[in-house]
Amino acid sequence: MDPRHFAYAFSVRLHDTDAAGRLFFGHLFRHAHDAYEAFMAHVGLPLDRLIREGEILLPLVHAEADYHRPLCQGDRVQVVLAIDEIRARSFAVTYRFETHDGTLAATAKTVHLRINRDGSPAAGLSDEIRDAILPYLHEDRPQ
Ligand SMILES: CC(C)(COP(=O)(O)OP(=O)(O)OC[C@H]1O[C@@H](n2cnc3c(N)ncnc32)[C@H](O)[C@@H]1OP(=O)(O)O)[C@@H](O)C(=O)NCCC(=O)NCCSC(=O)c1cc(O)c2ccccc2c1O
Repeated sequence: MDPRHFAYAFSVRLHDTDAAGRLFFGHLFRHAHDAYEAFMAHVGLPLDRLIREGEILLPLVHAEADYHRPLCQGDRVQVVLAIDEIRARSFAVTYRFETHDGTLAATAKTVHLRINRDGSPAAGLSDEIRDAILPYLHEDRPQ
């Protein structure tokens, strides 16, 4: 595993699937955000603390996904997460959803903007955020 990647594993549950037996498209974002939460905790920025303290709020301003192969109940999935871009006050995260045999099932990307308590965009990301995510900046997108 590339040290600039963070891995998160989950199994597709029955309630993740639609009437056709596939992971419903919207649920991909739930799993992407679960991976993101685990990543943020791993780099010392657990979302529960950020939200409780209220100083660092990072809502999503963009989310996208591509679906290459169906994921079905019981599939073991590894989400490979990397930081795609760090801007003045936002950063982009990419996610690669792989099955146990390495098949690429889906990719996703989210953009997180730092905002102030009043909801306005912050002047910039803090050094704490920048230092925590910089080791995972990967210019070759995992897609
Ligand atoms: C967030 C907003 C208040 C920003 O509004 P505003 O119009 O003032 O923004 P700007 O146009 O000036 O852009 C600022 C900045 O953002 C970049 N940006 C904006 N849109 C996009 C986009 N679609 N794609 C990419 N980038 C975008 C823009 O380029 C600028 O960046 P620069 O680097 O160039 O300066 C307003 O947009 C707003 O309120 N939006 C709604 C947000 C929302 O409701 N999101 C969905 C739910 S939030 C959520 O899921 C969530 C997840 C978390 O993980 C959290 C973690 C911690 C706390 C809270 C979380 C959270 O709420």
